[in-house]
Amino acid sequence: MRELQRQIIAEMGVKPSIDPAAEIRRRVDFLKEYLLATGAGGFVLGVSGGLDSTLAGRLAQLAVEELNGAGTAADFVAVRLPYGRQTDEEDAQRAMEFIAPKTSWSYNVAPAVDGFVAEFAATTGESIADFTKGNIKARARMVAQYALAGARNLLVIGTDHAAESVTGFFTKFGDGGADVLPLYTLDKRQNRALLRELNAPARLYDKVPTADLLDGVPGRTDEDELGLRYDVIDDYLEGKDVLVTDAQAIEKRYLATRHKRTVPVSLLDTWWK
Ligand SMILES: Nc1ncnc2c1ncn2[C@@H]1O[C@H](COP(=O)(O)OP(=O)(O)OC[C@H]2O[C@@H]([n+]3cccc(C(=O)O)c3)[C@H](O)[C@@H]2O)[C@@H](O)[C@H]1O
Ligand SMILES: Nc1ncnc2c1ncn2[C@@H]1O[C@H](COP(=O)(O)OP(=O)(O)OP(=O)(O)O)[C@@H](O)[C@H]1O
Ligand SMILES: [Mg+2]
Repeated sequence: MRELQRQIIAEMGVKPSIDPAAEIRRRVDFLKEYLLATGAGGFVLGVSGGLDSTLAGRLAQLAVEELNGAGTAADFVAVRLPYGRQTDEEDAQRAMEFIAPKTSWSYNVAPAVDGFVAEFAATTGESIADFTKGNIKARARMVAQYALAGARNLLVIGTDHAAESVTGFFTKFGDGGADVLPLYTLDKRQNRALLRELNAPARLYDKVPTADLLDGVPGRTDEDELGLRYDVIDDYLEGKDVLVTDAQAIEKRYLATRHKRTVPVSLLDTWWK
């Protein structure tokens, strides 16, 4: 195995193979234990209709149900955060049905995002690039989740996992801004395996991953943007041999996005040198 590959696998905590039922138990227990340790009143999570938030949402709901069953008050707020009307809204509704959250809300981020975009143009005299606007959508979702968390004493669940973390494929302080990460250490196919174990509809765990941040290309697939297939990223994270060009592409992304996986750089840091 490549030396950097070994280091990355250790940093991300990925196992070459998993027992899905045991991983579900471990993550539900983690959510329960952490909530009890903080004294917070529950969790909030944006549910997109994609597979990561479907899985994280179901784990959170199971944790809250178990806590409630043991006599501890706790809530789970699953929140739809569309930018206007999203093209795969039907999948988002199916995800909500599967998660069966204690509380569900819908919070349209379009007025906030459009306000930022209008002020950007007024400030700079330029119209914003679709890509930059996409990151505003992800950050507006973060702000909405923290507004709900602040109002209800909740913790914000993030869906970061090994295949997104290694590639830095998330918006810094957007979907990367969260309090607790129940999917951490899993690669993409392992996320899928947990959802299957939880008896999710196949349509939800077979769904093609999309950040869905662009006005111009709704539903653009992650793999198209990354130029890498998740199967290859997952193989790499499970310690398998992949094409040298693919390994180099993953490592290039890993090294270029280290700043996203740390607190902001100060003059005491040396990791970037
Ligand atoms: N070396 C460095 N040290 C410290 N900070 C550094 C830096 N380089 C850039 N930065 C900062 O980071 C910023 C760039 O990072 P960021 O704003 O995140 O932007 P960026 O990484 O360029 O874009 C986010 C990527 O994540 C993808 N994404 C986002 C959200 C969800 C999902 C999904 O899978 O669903 C995917 C999205 O499609 C896009 O490819 C720069 O503007 C700069 O402020
Ligand atoms: N339209 C949306 N409504 C609510 N939450 C959203 C929306 N888009 C993104 N999010 C939040 O941002 C997170 C990051 O998006 P990401 O696309 O990585 O995950 P996903 O959509 O759940 O799964 P997948 O990666 O398979 O598409 C989501 O897990 C979800 O919490
Ligand atoms: Mg998605």
